[in-house]
Amino acid sequence: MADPKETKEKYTVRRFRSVDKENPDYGQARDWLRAVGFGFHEEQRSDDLIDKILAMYQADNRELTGVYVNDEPPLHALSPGFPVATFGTLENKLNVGFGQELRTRQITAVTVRGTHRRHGILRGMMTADLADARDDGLAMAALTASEGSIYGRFGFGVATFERSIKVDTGPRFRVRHEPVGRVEIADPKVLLELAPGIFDGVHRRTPGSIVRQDSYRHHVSGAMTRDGSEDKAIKCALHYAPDGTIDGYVSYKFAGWDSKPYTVEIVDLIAATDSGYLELWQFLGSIDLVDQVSWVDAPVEDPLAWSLVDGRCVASSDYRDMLWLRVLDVPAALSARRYGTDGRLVLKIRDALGFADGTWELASDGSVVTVRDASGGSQDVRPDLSMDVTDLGSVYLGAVSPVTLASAGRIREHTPGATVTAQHMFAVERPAHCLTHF
Ligand SMILES: CC(=O)SCCNC(=O)CCNC(=O)[C@H](O)C(C)(C)COP(=O)(O)OP(=O)(O)OC[C@H]1O[C@@H](n2cnc3c(N)ncnc32)[C@H](O)[C@@H]1OP(=O)(O)O
Repeated sequence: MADPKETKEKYTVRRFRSVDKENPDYGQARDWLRAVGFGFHEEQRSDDLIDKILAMYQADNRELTGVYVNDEPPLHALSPGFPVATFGTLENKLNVGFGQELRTRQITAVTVRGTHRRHGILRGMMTADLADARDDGLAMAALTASEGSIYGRFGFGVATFERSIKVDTGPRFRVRHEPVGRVEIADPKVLLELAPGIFDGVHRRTPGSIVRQDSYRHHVSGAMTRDGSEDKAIKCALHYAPDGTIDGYVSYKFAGWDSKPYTVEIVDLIAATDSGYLELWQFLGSIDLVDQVSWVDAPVEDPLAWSLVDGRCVASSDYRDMLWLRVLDVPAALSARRYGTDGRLVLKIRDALGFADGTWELASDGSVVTVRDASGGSQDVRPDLSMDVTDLGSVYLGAVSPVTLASAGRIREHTPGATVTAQHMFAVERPAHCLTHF
């Protein structure tokens, strides 16, 4: 299974796009989606839901990879048209700080049927796809991981984090902020149209943000739940800037009268300004008959607690890794960034898959960034730091400190002070946070 385009003795690999019902390849896309559902232990999806998901996949321009057995399966077993492994990709822009963006390969929907696991199918799909992404001129790949032990071996490092919070919105809840805009309730369906534009403003100011896939506007507006039905419990409030522009929203649900303390659950909360964010929280804290607001996908660095008279209103749990990054092209990835401070570093990068392997000189001088291959040649360039490509992915957005990775024995410092220099250089203007699950 070295290359998905190859047909080997046991498996055939096919790559295709999502299509609609009229297309002769519809069955292939439908069965691929069913296999993904099977891999993630989901209930069988109805035909109607499959069509809706395939339509969203078309909007995302996703590429779908399926691995198929060549042998005829025994009687009653799943037909050979049903893939034993799936792998989905799409391409979107990643905000890499200071207003810069980088085209990034997103990898998702990775499943291998239990009866075919540990035969190297994932390794084959992943190594071939990363090579394809690199051939397509992409310098970065990204994913979110179901388990922490799978993707390091392919060069992915944890780059952003998230957590869950429960906020006591009783009498203690007071946000120290004088509103400048206003919050109004809206029919949640308006988010079908408004959400992508509002997200765009948030994305532009948030390092670590990746442009959202089409499904987001359907979910946050309540137009479609995971089982395809309409979510009639969803409510929505919009934030208006002083000039009337809509620059933020919260979509939320009441958890029900049986769940105590009475709770509002945030489905999505985004704001393109600091004041908009705090004003949406002021709105959430003002909802009558509610004692608590919960948010499963909250940012780790959150101004909310600091704006409260009593920061202990925020109880946080389930701190976890979120976005994993994989550098495919060191000069392109490093020169796509602007740096927190001027400086020069020579980085020796190990990469078991070869893409990033080498010694690289990074220099930032004002807005001019240069990255050059410092390995080989007549000049013997001593590295300041050496690290695995996973660690480069981790420090890339400034959310993981090179000093911490050196303490963990992951990064080696050859020039005293180089880890601190790296920490300052890789810093970004706002805490990195990825608001997109994919
Ligand atoms: C980006 C995403 O979509 S995240 C979702 C990932 N998918 C899931 O969690 C669904 C359930 N799990 C699965 O479908 C499969 O078990 C997969 C996809 C995780 C692994 O597929 P396989 O084909 O069995 O993996 P493969 O045989 O290629 O193994 C490749 C390497 O990863 C290792 N590996 C595979 N799965 C795991 C795991 N869950 N934990 C630790 N190591 C693992 C293997 O030991 C092997 O190591 P090596 O090559 O360094 O010796």
